[in-house]
Amino acid sequence: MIVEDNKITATRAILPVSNSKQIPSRFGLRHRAALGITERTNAIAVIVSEETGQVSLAHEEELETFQDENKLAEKMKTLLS
Ligand SMILES: Nc1ncnc2c1ncn2[C@@H]1O[C@H](COP(=O)(O)OP(=O)(O)OP(=O)(O)O)[C@@H](O)[C@H]1O
Repeated sequence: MIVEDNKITATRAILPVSNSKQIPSRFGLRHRAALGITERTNAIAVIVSEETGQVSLAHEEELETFQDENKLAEKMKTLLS
């Protein structure tokens, strides 16, 4: 889902997949697609793993996993401000 200015502008989007060799092999295409869009645009991407339920945040070329939703919200606010 793509959100722009607090509005959902697309769902089921196919994102460009990152070719980065830095991504740990445990992460598959969902995470690579999230990183890919952040490499090409100023978007941040929130990824919820279907397999583990883990929530991660991709921004620029980084992927960070959060256990605490408040910390995730704080980080998103900082990145979007
Ligand atoms: N280019 C893409 N753009 C958007 N979503 C994609 C893309 N490629 C794959 N996906 C999504 O990722 C799913 C496959 O996830 P995969 O298991 O390979 O990734 P993962 O990073 O290991 O995530 P999970 O932890 O949820 O398994 C696809 O069913 C699809 O929903």
